[in-house]
Amino acid sequence: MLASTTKGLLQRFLNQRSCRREFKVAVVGASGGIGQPLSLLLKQNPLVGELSIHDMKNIKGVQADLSHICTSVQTNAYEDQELGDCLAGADVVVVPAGMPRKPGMTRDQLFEANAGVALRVACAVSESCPQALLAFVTNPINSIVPIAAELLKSKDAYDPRRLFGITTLDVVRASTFVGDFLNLNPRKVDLPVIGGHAGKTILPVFSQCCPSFQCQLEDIKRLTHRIQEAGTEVVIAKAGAGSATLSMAYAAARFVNSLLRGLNEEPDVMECAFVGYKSPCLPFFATPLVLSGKGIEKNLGLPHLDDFERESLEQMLPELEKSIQKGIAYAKENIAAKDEQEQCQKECQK
Ligand SMILES: NC(=O)C1=CN([C@@H]2O[C@H](COP(=O)(O)OP(=O)(O)OC[C@H]3O[C@@H](n4cnc5c(N)ncnc54)[C@H](O)[C@@H]3O)[C@@H](O)[C@H]2O)C=CC1
Ligand SMILES: O=C([O-])CC(=O)C(=O)O
Repeated sequence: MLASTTKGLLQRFLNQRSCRREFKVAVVGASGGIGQPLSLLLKQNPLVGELSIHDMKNIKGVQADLSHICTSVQTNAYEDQELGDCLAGADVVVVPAGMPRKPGMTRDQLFEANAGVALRVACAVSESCPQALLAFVTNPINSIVPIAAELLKSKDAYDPRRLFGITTLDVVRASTFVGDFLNLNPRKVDLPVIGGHAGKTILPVFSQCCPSFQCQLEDIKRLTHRIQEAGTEVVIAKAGAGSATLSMAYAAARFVNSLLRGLNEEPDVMECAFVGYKSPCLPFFATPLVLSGKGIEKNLGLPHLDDFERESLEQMLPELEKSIQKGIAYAKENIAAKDEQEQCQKECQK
């Protein structure tokens, strides 16, 4: 009996292995504080066949270093002007490119520096791998994702099921802080975080915590505030040397792995992310999602909220909407300016 059960399990394991596909993952901004440890983690992922890395600087050194790690993942490096080659045929593109915060800055103050990254990468994706799942780490997430969506729309390449702003770090922090509070293994804590990725737009939904979280409202308020300000906690601790990198690399590697498991048609793969597919409340919103070969299989929508969470949601909406509209307005203006420039160049060539 035991032998036949073991044989069954072994057969299932072998079947799963033989069905497993290997995917091409591209990392844009791979020389950076997040990009390097993220690439290290992806180099160890059995669902990755090819890891294609790009940056504006130092990418050949990162490639030489990674290539000595004895896993079967093939790594290829691309310099600044080679973004299209890096992305060609990618299944997943993850983007930790862009400037991080310094103490005293808000994420929104990164807008001017990083908005162009969203346009550039989304444009290259529309040309080189329009079927890829595109996931941004770049801040401010609340504006960067709407910018990318507008650019993809302008290229007729927008599928809202395939565009994501990565908010996994908020979920990871929520599990960690609640695990500490309850003296539990944080891996056993499942707590959805919805909304956006800046200050009060980050809303952990304690009423849906698993295991259920019974405590004073004051504790919930304190933990909510800590999760909302955790990025700033790291920025202050790093004292000018950047923002979260290692925990973000961990979170992005987890999110990419979930995207790959979805592409591999594993059932019931779930993550929260900031998306524009069937989003509640606003055109873009972070909610729990079911992932599949299509990217988002299903948006699970707003979880049930208690009074405190409903009030917090209402308070965040104007700020989140403003950030979304800021991204959309920037994209429309810049895409129109570029179209005009291209039209002008064509006229001159006549
Ligand atoms: N979504 C989230 O939860 C989090 C987001 N972030 C954001 O991630 C971004 C990256 O942070 P770090 O890695 O610490 O910064 P970093 O400065 O260490 O690295 C950024 C890298 O991007 C590269 N880069 C810039 N523009 C590029 C372009 N157009 N194409 C290719 N590469 C480009 C730079 O050369 C650099 O190597 C920041 O915007 C930061 O705010 C950081 C932590 C958490
Ligand atoms: O706080 C920052 O600037 C980086 C970030 O988004 C985070 O750590 O959540």
